[in-house]
Amino acid sequence: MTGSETRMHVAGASPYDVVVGHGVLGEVARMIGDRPERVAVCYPEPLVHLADKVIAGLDAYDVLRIVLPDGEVAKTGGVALEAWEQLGAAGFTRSDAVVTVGGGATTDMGGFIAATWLRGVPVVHVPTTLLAMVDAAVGGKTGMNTGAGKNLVGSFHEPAGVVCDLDVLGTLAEPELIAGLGEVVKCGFIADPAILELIEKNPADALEPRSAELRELVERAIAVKIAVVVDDLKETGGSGGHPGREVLNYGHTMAHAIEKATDYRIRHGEAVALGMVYVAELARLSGRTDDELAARHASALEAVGLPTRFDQAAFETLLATMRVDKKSRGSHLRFVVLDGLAQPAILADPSEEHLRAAYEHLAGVR
Ligand SMILES: NC(=O)c1ccc[n+]([C@@H]2O[C@H](COP(=O)([O-])OP(=O)(O)OC[C@H]3O[C@@H](n4cnc5c(N)ncnc54)[C@H](O)[C@@H]3O)[C@@H](O)[C@H]2O)c1
Ligand SMILES: O=C(O)C(=O)C[C@@H](O)[C@H](O)[C@H](O)COP(=O)(O)O
Ligand SMILES: [Zn+2]
Repeated sequence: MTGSETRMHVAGASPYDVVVGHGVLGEVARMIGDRPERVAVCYPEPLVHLADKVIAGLDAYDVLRIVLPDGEVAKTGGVALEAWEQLGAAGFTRSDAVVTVGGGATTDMGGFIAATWLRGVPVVHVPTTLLAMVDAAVGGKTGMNTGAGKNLVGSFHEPAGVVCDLDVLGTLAEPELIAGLGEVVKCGFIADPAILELIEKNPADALEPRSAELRELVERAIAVKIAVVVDDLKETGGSGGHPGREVLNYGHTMAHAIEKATDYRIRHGEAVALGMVYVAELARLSGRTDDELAARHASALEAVGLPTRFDQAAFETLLATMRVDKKSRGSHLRFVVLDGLAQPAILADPSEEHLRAAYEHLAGVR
């Protein structure tokens, strides 16, 4: 689908817009505005052609290119240090700005660089994967990994704007598109069942970058994310009895443990799919999710080619990583579960028997 752009507003102390459409890269300069003199564009080398397109619209600024490693390996302290040295050498001031062009690893790392340089300079995200459009670029979470696990260092730093040009998805490899659907399906389960209905009715169109269905899925998933972060930006708890931003972590407790156990060889969106199958079974065993809703997880995910079985790590290894998840409090493990479709809640301290049995289900041995 082509046609007009969709502008979604993120209200709050630092409001901004998320623009979705075809051929909308011209929005980047408008979002940067006329205050900055210098703009640092962060991107991984394989996406230089996309970075060049963005830079072509930035002739009003002195552009500094910061080339990051591609993928998850960008999210380290060493990479941050190198980028800070580049910004320092270029004399970057508080009125200058950062632009990220890439997938979620790039928006997380570029966002972190912007959040920490001079304690925070403006950043505009240009997400180029489905996953980064529907999730990573929106909401201000930035971060990097440490030896102990995923995203353990970071900050909340809201962007000045987000530009989702659906045209760029044309070059994205299908496995990456599928991985992005993991986060889209997550939004369906936690808040917007229409997402699940669209995918279940026509999974083939969800995998078609130019389809009207994919655009609708993108916009619906972004709307879910915006509603959550506007209510609870810093994950301190939602209003009106809603658990708050933690709901966006549905499936992520096990997902992050799987990513670490596989040395990040599995894509984040695939790990989220596996993590949702795991937590749906954990919630079923704990009497929170009914059989039908639990089974719907695997069927919806399999419809678009996402994995639903994982047995490549020892349960004890995964459990040890889950214990340092950010939702844990002291020795108390906490999971986001569903009490019903689109009814997220917290499950605290599940029994070790249930934790293990849910992994046996994920591994296909039970
Ligand atoms: N901050 C948040 O709220 C948030 C939310 C979800 C995920 N994340 C993070 O996002 C990361 C995963 O992001 P991802 O799935 O985008 O992976 P990624 O950033 O590693 O990108 C995947 C691959 O796609 C390539 N690519 C990107 N755009 C392309 C395009 N248009 N055409 C061709 N190739 C392209 C990249 O070069 C890379 O090799 C993880 O680190 C995850 O923790 C953060
Ligand atoms: O935005 C959020 O909040 C999320 O939890 C979105 C997740 O999809 C994303 O993977 C995020 O990076 C996870 O954050 P973390 O705090 O668990 O590291
Ligand atoms: Zn995620």
